[in-house]
Amino acid sequence: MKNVSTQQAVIELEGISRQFSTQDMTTTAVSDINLTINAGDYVAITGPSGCGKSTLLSILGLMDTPTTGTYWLAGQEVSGLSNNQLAELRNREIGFIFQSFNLIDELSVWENVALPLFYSPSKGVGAKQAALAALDKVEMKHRSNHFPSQLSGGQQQRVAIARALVMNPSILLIDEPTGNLDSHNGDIVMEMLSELNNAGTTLCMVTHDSRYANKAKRRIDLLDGRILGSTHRKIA
Ligand SMILES: Nc1ncnc2c1ncn2[C@@H]1O[C@H](COP(=O)(O)OP(=O)(O)OP(=O)(O)O)[C@@H](O)[C@H]1O
Repeated sequence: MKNVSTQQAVIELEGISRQFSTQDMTTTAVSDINLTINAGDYVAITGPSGCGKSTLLSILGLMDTPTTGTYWLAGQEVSGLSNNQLAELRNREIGFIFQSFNLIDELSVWENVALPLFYSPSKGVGAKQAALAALDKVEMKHRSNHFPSQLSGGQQQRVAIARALVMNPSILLIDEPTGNLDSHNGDIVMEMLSELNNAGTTLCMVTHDSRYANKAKRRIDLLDGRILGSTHRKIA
């Protein structure tokens, strides 16, 4: 574990690089990334196609391993952990939200949200109550017995956000949350994310959309795999 001075850091990256090598070519997807995300932060990682956003998010989500550098998640240095330990850490600390909502059509809204709890140590005890509480946070409790096909795209994404929240993770990693939504529903989902952050949820979002990146408290601009700059949003 890291020392106490970094207690508030949910994510810390030091000198993270990721290269992809084939026999005759090496591509550097991200290079020398240093980044700290503290509890309560709302960070947007943005930049043009191919700048390394997905690679960085995969590393943050423990789905890919950096070639060099050190990553601490919730104070735990992740290199050297077994696949089982990584899965356990991921389930405990991270909630994922993707562009596609990935809801299961055959399950009701609350069952979709409750599903991660059946794979957790609690084995589903208290799952319905927890699912309804998470749905309440995204103003979808009134649709708990509906099925995904009966919801709008924006509502489905809000259910997916509730599913990401239900395990009470340290951070939500969000990949292009409005990619499958029209601008009206996209705006509603972005508003919901801001409200969750105002209520204390830590967010890290990847988006190529500058307008949405500017909704975050801190915007990290990537170019050619490197951090070009970091901007803090001025709070009016
Ligand atoms: N598995 C891989 N093998 C080789 N090169 C890869 C691999 N994955 C990514 N890259 C390269 O790394 C760079 C960064 O890719 P990445 O997908 O992270 O960018 P991105 O910013 O997410 O792009 P987009 O917005 O288009 O999804 C690109 O040049 C890409 O071609």
